[in-house]
Amino acid sequence: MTDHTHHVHTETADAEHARVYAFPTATGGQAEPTDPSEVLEAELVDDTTTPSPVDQPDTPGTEPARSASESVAWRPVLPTWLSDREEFREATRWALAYVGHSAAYHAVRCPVYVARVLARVPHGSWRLLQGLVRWVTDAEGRPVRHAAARREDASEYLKLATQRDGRVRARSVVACGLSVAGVAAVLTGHALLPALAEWAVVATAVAGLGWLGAPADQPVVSRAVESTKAPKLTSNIVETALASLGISQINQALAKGGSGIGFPKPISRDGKGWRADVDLPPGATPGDVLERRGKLASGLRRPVGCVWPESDPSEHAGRLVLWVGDKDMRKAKQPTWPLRNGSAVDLFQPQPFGTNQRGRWVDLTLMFVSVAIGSIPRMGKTFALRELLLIAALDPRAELHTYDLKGTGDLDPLEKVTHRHGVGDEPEEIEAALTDMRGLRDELRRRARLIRDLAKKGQCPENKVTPELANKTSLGLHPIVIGVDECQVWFEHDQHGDELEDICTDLVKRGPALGIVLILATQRPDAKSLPTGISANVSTRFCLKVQGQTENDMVLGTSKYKQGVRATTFAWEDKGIGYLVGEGADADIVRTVAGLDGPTSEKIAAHARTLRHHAGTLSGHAIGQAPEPDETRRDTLLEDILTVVPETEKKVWNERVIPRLVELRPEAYGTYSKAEDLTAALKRHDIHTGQVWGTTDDGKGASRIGITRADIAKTVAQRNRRGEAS
Ligand SMILES: Nc1ncnc2c1ncn2[C@@H]1O[C@H](COP(=O)(O)OP(=O)(O)OP(=O)(O)O)[C@@H](O)[C@H]1O
Repeated sequence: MTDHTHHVHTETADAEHARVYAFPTATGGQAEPTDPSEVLEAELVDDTTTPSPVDQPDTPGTEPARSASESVAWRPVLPTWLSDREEFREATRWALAYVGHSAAYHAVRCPVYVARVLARVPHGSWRLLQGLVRWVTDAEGRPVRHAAARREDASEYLKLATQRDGRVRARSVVACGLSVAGVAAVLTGHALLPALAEWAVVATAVAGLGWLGAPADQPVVSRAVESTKAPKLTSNIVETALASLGISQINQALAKGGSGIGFPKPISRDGKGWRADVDLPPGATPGDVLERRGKLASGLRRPVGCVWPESDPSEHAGRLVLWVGDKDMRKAKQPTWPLRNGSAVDLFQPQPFGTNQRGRWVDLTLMFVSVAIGSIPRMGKTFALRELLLIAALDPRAELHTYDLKGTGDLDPLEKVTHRHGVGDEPEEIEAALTDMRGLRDELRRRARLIRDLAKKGQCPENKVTPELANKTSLGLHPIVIGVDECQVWFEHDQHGDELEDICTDLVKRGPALGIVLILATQRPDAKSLPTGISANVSTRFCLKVQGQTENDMVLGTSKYKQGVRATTFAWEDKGIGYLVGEGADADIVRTVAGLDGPTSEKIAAHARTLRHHAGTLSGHAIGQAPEPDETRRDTLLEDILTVVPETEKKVWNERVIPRLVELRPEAYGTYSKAEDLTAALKRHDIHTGQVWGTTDDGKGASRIGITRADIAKTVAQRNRRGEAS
């Protein structure tokens, strides 16, 4: 290192940011620094004779020591089709189907093959004879001899002619010998061999002659299986496709003299497709490519459903993983859903929810989660929700509450097993659902208290429901799964929207640990239909096609669009295909179980009913039990307050109202203990509490949270007027 360099390093050593880089101008020259200090600093680093201070020289030993375990990636000993049971089964099934199909195909066509062979025997015999004559007469040397004759090269011609005469003589002897041997073999064979063997020899000879007589483009045997092998993915194809996207950084990198695109791993087979890991040039992100999935597919000359670009956040922000399937994901045959036969499941264990692009099952554990499903209409939301509810139905312990607010009966197959069932958005349906949800919130509180008590006794170390606790019927901690299709109907309800939102937010936040799973599906994922308190707290998200970034992030979580998880890239035909994002897990592209329509769901639900019948867990709607009459009681909080607070009391503290309410209706207000409970309940009716002056029992004046009776009377009067008008 020169002194000068050393100087540069000392000048810059204490201030890393003092490095100045000369960027090219639009004209291709260097940008002119205008500030004198910039000139000085630019001089400090613009020394082409010295190594760039940015990159450290590759001196051995300066690299931080990396253990072998860090720098080595183990490649699997066995190929996936041998090590993965599902893939092995799939491969065996394919091989057997292939052999079976080919055998049947050729067996049926046998007579045609025989006729073809016989028809071609004369031509085959003629060809054989021709070949023999050409061999004996040394026909292959003829053009050379003719050329020598044309050149009038006497010595060369003489040499070739002599050679030919010798060959013809020798080959004639061999041919005669073979003919004699052939005739002798035929006669001996005829005398010695059994008739069957004779026929076999004749058939083989005839088949040989027929095969010889077949034109090259018309083989005797037709193909049983047309190979639809997808073209191999190569780096050239990937580069061409990426170059067609119109992304400037990629175009610059691929232009002459550009840095090119990096392929950190060889392009290889991955499941039923090819996988290419691509390092995009600086500045380009997988998101840019994802947005142009259609163009990328065009560049790769493949259907859009085969082309699945993804980001790889475990590497760096410029790493693109491009998976190109052999078949369109939406047309590819899905392996049989393991739960289709209706066997019992354990909700505490992962259950197959859908298949990924590679055709492998992606599991979902329903316990300890809350789920949001969103998409534009007709993409497969209801199918996804119904599938999850069917999975829940197959665990006989799980209590189901199913609400189909669209009212088309999509969840009716579950009627056989569900505890509470609601269809449509009529007022009485909403009232009944509200009562059920209030009951579930009370159940949530009961469970929280119970878990706290059990934890104190050391019986619940994780402070959440465990399979053991769920199995103890005396505790009543069995899984409760609530599925709501078109949940926006609840949250947008002018009268009960806020209360239902409060209850659902509570269930989404606290439910999972207490064994209560809420699954909400909506076709309009915006702040009103999927309130922020809920969308921010659900732990599992499934997003089928949506139109924009806002809806995408509303369902999948904040910043997911920026991170390249974009359900906007799905096509209209991608029914049932969506991004599945679990808690702390990477996003998976998943196709829900295809063919799980109404009748199939009915069959599975029937199995589930049998399981429940044996376990003795059929309850509520499934056995025709209507909710208890008091369960469907209308919310009469305001009227009840007017009853317990006489007109003479203009303003009164909450803590005074609560005991009177509890006394009036313990079943409805028994859970109110603090002033805030009444404040929250009144908020649902758009009535606010405030500081109220009053006197304590020992006669002292104090200001505490309380109500103004006139506010409540006014709201009740308005409500009554509205009721009369309607
Ligand atoms: N996994 C799948 N594979 C193939 N097709 C599917 C899949 N899932 C759903 N579909 C198809 O998508 C269509 C729409 O499904 P679904 O009724 O669930 O949509 P939706 O989003 O709930 O619609 P809406 O918003 O109108 O309620 C159905 O006709 C169904 O056959």
